[in-house]
Amino acid sequence: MLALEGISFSYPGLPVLEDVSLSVRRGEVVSILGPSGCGKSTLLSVAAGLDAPPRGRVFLDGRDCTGKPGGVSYMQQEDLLLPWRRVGGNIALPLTLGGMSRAQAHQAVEELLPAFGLEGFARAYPFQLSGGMRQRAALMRSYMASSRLMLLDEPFARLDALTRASLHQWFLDLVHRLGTSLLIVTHDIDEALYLSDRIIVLSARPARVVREMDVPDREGRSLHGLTKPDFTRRKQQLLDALGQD
Ligand SMILES: Nc1ncnc2c1ncn2[C@@H]1O[C@H](COP(=O)(O)OP(=O)(O)OP(=O)(O)O)[C@@H](O)[C@H]1O
Repeated sequence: MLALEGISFSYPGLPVLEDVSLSVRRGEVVSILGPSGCGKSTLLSVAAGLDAPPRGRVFLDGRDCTGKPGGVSYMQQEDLLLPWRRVGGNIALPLTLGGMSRAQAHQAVEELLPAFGLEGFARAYPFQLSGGMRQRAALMRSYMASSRLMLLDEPFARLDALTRASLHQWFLDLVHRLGTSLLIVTHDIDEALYLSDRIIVLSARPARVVREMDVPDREGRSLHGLTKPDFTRRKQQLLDALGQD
């Protein structure tokens, strides 16, 4: 569905990505792990078409989308809800900006609110929601922008550990039901192992792909699995790849 081929990218005087190739298949959840500042967010921005790399191409369903935004949804690290808009209005925003009537957009939002655990909260303001609910609303807004492929930059990083764990479980189930493809940037190895079908490890800047790991059986996962030997072995391998053993 998404293919990045041989992407290199620099900011003035700062090489950030070096010949990075990766793909996300239909319905697949792929996580990107890498040291702080290595270029993970830049890679998502290139994948979203917001930055055009001087070398390499981005393909979406086989079409060259390099430097062309709009084909996927992209939730950035600080992607907050607009505080002056109700939750329903925030979530409907990508639809109304795309030209849908307000009535139709709100109808579409109403229908999906239960799946995102937000039933009955369309008329609330963001400050009235818990942190976990706000994050679910932000995820739902991204889903409205593109239900096929979502690029998520550290989607759970701002949450406390307990909220994050419960959101992980919910998210795994939701992704399974909706069949969305996802490319997720995270710095949390447990999160990557818990949520993904495949994990891509990047080196320090300029980022190269240093390891790709398949993680089988996403659908049968539970939080108890996080202590199993299989999980611990993979975690050690990822730590080795990140050079943090
Ligand atoms: N617009 C920009 N102009 C110049 N340099 C930038 C810009 N955006 C990011 N950088 C630099 O590029 C490098 C990669 O940044 P990026 O945000 O992609 O890394 P990251 O791996 O997502 O970081 P983190 O783990 O801290 O979120 C960093 O050194 C950053 O300071």
